[in-house]
Amino acid sequence: MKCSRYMCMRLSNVTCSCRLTYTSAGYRRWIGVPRTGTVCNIGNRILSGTYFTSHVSRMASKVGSSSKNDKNFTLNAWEDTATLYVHWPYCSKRCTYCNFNKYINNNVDHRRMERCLEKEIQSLTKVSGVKKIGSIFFGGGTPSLAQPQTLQRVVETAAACALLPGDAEVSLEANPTLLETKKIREMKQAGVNRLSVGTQSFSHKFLKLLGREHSGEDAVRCIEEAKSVFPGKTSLDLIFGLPEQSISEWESDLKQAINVADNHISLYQLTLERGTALFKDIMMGHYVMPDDDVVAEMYELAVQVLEDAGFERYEVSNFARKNARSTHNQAYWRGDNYIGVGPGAHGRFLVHTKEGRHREARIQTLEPQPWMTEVEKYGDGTRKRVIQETNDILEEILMLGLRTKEGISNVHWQKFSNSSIQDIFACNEDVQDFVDLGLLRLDEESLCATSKGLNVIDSVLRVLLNSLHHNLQDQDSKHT
Ligand SMILES: C[S@@+](CC[C@H](N)C(=O)[O-])C[C@H]1O[C@@H](n2cnc3c(N)ncnc32)[C@H](O)[C@@H]1O
Ligand SMILES: C[S@@+](CC[C@H](N)C(=O)[O-])C[C@H]1O[C@@H](n2cnc3c(N)ncnc32)[C@H](O)[C@@H]1O
Ligand code: SF4
Repeated sequence: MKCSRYMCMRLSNVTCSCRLTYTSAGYRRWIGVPRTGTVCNIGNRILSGTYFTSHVSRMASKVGSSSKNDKNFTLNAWEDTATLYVHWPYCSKRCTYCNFNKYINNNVDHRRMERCLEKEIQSLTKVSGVKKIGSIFFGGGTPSLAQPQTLQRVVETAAACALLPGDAEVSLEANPTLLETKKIREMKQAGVNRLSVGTQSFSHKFLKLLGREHSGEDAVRCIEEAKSVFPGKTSLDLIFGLPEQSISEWESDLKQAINVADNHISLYQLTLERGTALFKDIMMGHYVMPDDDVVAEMYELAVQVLEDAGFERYEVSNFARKNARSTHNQAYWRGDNYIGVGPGAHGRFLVHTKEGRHREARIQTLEPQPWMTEVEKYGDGTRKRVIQETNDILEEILMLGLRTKEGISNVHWQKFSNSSIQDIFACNEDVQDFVDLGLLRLDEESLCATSKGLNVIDSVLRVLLNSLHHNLQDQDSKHT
């Protein structure tokens, strides 16, 4: 059960063999192209513009071709709306298990970071033509180490570049140290209205093993403070499947979480990341990981305990009650557009070209120093840009959407595809098997996992992604 915290980055499997640098405006560095064909001939066709014509017209007909001066532009048009993700890359200490994009720097140039975040928001909202920002998410790294003035500058910049509704969710992830707990009220003044507390565990033994800087008591204090400042809008992250963790120890963490939680809890199964201190410890035999059945039992126990406490599992890793679902994360899972700013931020949004618009998957330069230099020089620190074929988008929609309670609606699917969800999956033997096993439900309206299906969604997705990929390739070959 891998949590959905890793955006499925199609970028990683782009098979570009060369790094093309463009001199024409807008293409400054490497731009990847989808897997098919050699880069060079597609690269040249991109330069000559022929490639876009065929590709963009197909996309435009699917996603809507409103351009900036489109008369019937409406504020809520899908292609003109995006969420904003802001990556704060600094942490005060390296946890033993984490390989997210973070750097330990106790001498951060806050003003320079602030100016660069502001500039990159301005550049990317311009290049995307986004007219409405649906939500803002400060992630990291440890965004609670950013100064409130920086947070405020980011929110103001977003509001100056696009319409930011007054009730837009502005989330920030906070580590529950004493220092950061004291800043929660200032974060609210800066414009934050939802806080995700990186609790992980309440047990001293596991917080020490994870290399966390806070205690279980600190976490409780932080959550209580957050609930008083952001009532109904406080989330907490818990991690399970830890080395040497027993089911009863996990149950104790769950029960402590429910005693103190507000209305949202995220559960992440520990992913053992190569290159982390914990990975080395496990390889050296200092600790033993729990086996898969125990981890599966931990997850199913958590679903039961949280549902008994009134939480609804609305995504594999995310539980909410009283409608406290995360707006920002749901946008990811629907395959909506999002602009990512800051070192290592990922983005998916439509880019204007002379022929109309195409959708790109982007990653910003990982390292803070080079990222700031690039932003100061070019306006943004985009390091990777891949034009997303319709098939790439459909695979992402399947990958992320099927992890949600509602699954994928046919209406949403047909925003991107001529074929209905039924056309694609009704005659698919694997889907039929999963339906017969009570793991999936498929009808005219949607394809979704049952509660039982969500418990084993990784295995279901592996099979479905494979068959979708082949089905789309067959369709493509029929059309060419
Ligand atoms: C990347 S951290 C950023 C927020 C904040 N710095 C914190 O530590 O809570 C966000 C979440 O990612 C999760 N995470 C990080 N590394 C992970 C791993 N190897 N396996 C599972 N979850 C992980 C943690 O549970 C954490 O709450
Ligand atoms: C693991 S999720 C935790 C969300 C949290 N449980 C909540 O409900 O608000 C957040 C982490 O995922 C990563 N992340 C999310 N969106 C991202 C994006 N667009 N680009 C890069 N990293 C992203 C960041 O490391 C961020 O700290
Ligand atoms: S888990 Fe959070 S605090 Fe720990 S290293 Fe990763 S980003 Fe930093």
